[in-house]
This record gives sequence, C-alpha cells and structure tokens, in this order.
Amino acid sequence: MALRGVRVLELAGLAPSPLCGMILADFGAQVVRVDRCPRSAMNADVQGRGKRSLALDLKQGPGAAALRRLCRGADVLVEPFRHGVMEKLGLGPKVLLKENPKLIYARLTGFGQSGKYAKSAGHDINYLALSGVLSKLGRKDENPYAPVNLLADFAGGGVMCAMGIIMALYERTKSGKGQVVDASMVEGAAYLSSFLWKSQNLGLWNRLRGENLLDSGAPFYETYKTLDGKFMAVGAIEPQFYEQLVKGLGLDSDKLPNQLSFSDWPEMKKMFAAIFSKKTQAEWCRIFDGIDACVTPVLSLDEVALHEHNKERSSFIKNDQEEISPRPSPLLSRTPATPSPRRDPFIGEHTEEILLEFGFTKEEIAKLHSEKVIEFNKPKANL
Ligand SMILES: C[C@H](CCC[C@H](C)C(=O)SCCNC(=O)CCNC(=O)[C@H](O)C(C)(C)COP(=O)(O)OP(=O)(O)OC[C@H]1O[C@@H](n2cnc3c(N)ncnc32)[C@H](O)[C@@H]1OP(=O)(O)O)[C@H]1CC[C@H]2[C@@H]3[C@H](O)C[C@@H]4C[C@H](O)CC[C@]4(C)[C@H]3C[C@H](O)[C@]12C
Repeated sequence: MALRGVRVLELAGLAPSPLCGMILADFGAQVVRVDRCPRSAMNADVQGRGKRSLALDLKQGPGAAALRRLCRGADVLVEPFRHGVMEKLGLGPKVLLKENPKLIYARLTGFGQSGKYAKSAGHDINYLALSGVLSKLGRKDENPYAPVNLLADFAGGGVMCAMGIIMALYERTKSGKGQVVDASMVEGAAYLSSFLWKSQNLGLWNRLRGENLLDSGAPFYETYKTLDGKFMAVGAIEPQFYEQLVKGLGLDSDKLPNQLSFSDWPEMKKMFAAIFSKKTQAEWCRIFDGIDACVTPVLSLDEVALHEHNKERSSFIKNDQEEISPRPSPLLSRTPATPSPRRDPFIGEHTEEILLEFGFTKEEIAKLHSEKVIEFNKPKANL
C-alpha cells in the first residue's frame, strides 16, 4: 500500500482529524489514535477504521513526556485542537521538531495557527461562512445553506490535511526534513472552491444566490421529484445533452425558449417538475439510462451499494460487522487502499501493545498505568 510503514499519531478530535487519520490508515499508514484519559463516556470517532487506540492523559507530566517519546519514533503527528493547546501541554512544534526533525507536525484547525480567530471555537458552518463559500450556497430567497459538515470539516479539513501530510512526506524524501502543516478549514474550504473566484468573469455568478447556472437557478441543473416521492438529478448543461434531456421528457426544443434564457428558467423548472412528477424514478431511469442526457437517480445511502454501476466497481464495501461504507478513493491501480474490515477500536484497546512497540518497558508501562496516566481497555474475548 502507498503509505505502508508510515507511523502516524492522531490525537483524538472531532470529525475532521479522524477522517484525515482514516485516509492515511486506509492507504497503509499505521495510525495510532491517542485518546483522552480518563476515557470519555462514548467514543465520538466513527471514522476509526484501521486505527489502534492508546488512552493517554496528556495533562499529566509523564503523559506529555510519553507522547514526546512516541513522536520521536513517529513520522506524522495530527493534532485537532485550537491554537495554543499543544504549546500549553509542552508539545508544540518547537519542542517536538527539535527532538525529531523529520516529524510532519499537522495542525488541523478551523481558523489556522494565527489571526484574530485562531483561539476561537467553531464548527464547519462557521468556517464555511468565513471562507465566503457559504454565501453562494442555497436556493433563491432562502438563507445560505451549509451542506451538512462536508465542505469545511471534511473536504476543506480532513482531506486537505491528508494531502498536506502526503506532500510533506514526499518532500521529506528529498530534504530529509519534517515541517508543520497548518491546515485551516476556512482556507481549505475556500481553496477547493477556487472555481467560484476564478469563474467570476464567466457570468456564472452574476445573479443572486439560487438564480445562477449551478446553484439551482437553471432548470437543466436541478433535482426533480418523481411520482413515487424519489428524485432525479439533472445536469444537462451542454446543448447536446440538454437536447437529449428535452427529448427524454417528451418535449420539442423548437417549441421551448432558448436554454440560456434566464428569464424563462422559473417557468421551465415548473414545466420540468410537472413532467418528472408523472413517472416513478425507475421509469425515468429506463428512459434516461444509457443516453447522454446527464440524468441520474438520487440514491439513498441504503440504495447506493445495490446500484449496478456502483456494484460493478465495488464502490461501497462491507466490514466484518456488515456495515456498508464507501470504498477509499481514488483507486490506485498497483497499490490500492486496503481498508481494514475490522470494527473501530475501543478507547485504550491497544495501549500496552503500542507502548511496547515504541520501546517502553513493561515496568515503565506498569508505572504509567498505576499513576493513571494510561488506561487499558482489553475487550472481553467472545466466548
Ligand atoms: C458529531 C459532532 C461533530 C460534528 C462535526 C462538527 C460540525 C464540526 O465542525 S467538528 C470541527 C470542530 N473544529 C475543529 O476541529 C477545529 C479545531 N478544534 C477546535 O477549535 C476545538 O478543539 C473545538 C472548538 C472543536 C473544541 O474546543 P474545546 O475547548 O473542547 O477543545 P480545545 O480547545 O481544542 O482543547 C482540547 C482540550 O482537551 C485536552 N486534551 C486533548 N487530548 C487530551 C488527552 N489525551 N488527555 C488529556 N487532555 C486532553 C487539551 O489539553 C485541551 O484542554 P484545555 O481546554 O484545558 O486546554 C460532535 C459534536 C459534539 C459531539 C458530542 C459531544 O462532544 C458530547 C458527547 C461527548 C461523548 O464523548 C461522545 C458523544 C457526544 C454526544 C458527542 C457526539 C459527537 O461526537 C458530537 C455530536
């Protein structure tokens, strides 16, 4: 696997950093999630695939010292806290990079390691708002709408951070040096949305939110409800695909307004909606499958794995617990990801084995355990 042999320490955080760690684990890295200790009531990380868990109290001196020792044997550290927390623990980049100059020290935050908000709390919607991107999302005459926590937390956060780590690992193969990856979700969300800025002069965004080509303004770039209460997604932008769409709907384009006649779009949408509501999703699929009209069914999370296209590519996988989730992407031809089929780790499940691997003696481990700096959580063997 592409990242085989890379040793990652992921300090347990909320959604973004766990995705970053899971991506690295899926592509072969050995990821140790450092969980808080004493253990919190529930494990909030639902992206623990392929990771192992070490429960370590960083607020106790021996706990912070233990993490420093772990970092001396690691390639990557991912920390998900607001700016200044690691420094307060005596675990800032200056300390850890001095002890291990090859360490990739990834800092995944909302606002970055500097600036007015660096120490402020926030969540996806706040970062998306500050990036400018949220202002472009939403339907006509409605408030801006954040698409779940996908754009800042995951696309602009976890994925961007993983990309930064992998770039720093590649650079290290030439320089032999580590560095700090300052991954701000505000900047990550904005960066992946560069198209919004770069296409300003194309006339794509001249109108109010929800009245443009790609933001639910156009009748040919929209979702429509079907007779059975499901939906079809229409993305027929180019004239040749739009022509196929019109034909599939049983209309004659010669009798319709010009495709790009903005003022006619609202009426066109009503007409398309009325037509789509007359047939079931399956009936529309029989009409549009196989023709270039850019029309696809809106599938639920339960349906995706059963769709023939996704089945043919094994785009969704099942783990030992019969849980379905997306296969890691992209698909590398020679060294594909091999996502673990095992359940996610319990907090502290691997504390002892990890410390032994990193050179701690049994006596040292016993002392840390007696001082409640670490916790063990060996699951009961299934009898
Ligand atoms: C699923 C829900 C989340 C959805 C995603 C949401 C929409 C997001 O946007 S997540 C992205 C949040 N932002 C960032 O990650 C940016 C960077 N991080 C931060 O800005 C902050 O961490 C923060 C704002 C997110 C949180 O601030 P907080 O003050 O809590 O923490 P920090 O200032 O960073 O400091 C960390 C402190 O912790 C100490 N620490 C860390 N590790 C250790 C350790 N190993 N040992 C000892 N101490 C440690 C560190 O020293 C710091 O201490 P100080 O503060 O004293 O310096 C989920 C959203 C809410 C979840 C639910 C909730 O948490 C309650 C339950 C908790 C339970 O455990 C699980 C079930 C919950 C119901 C839980 C369920 C879900 O996870 C949520 C709903």
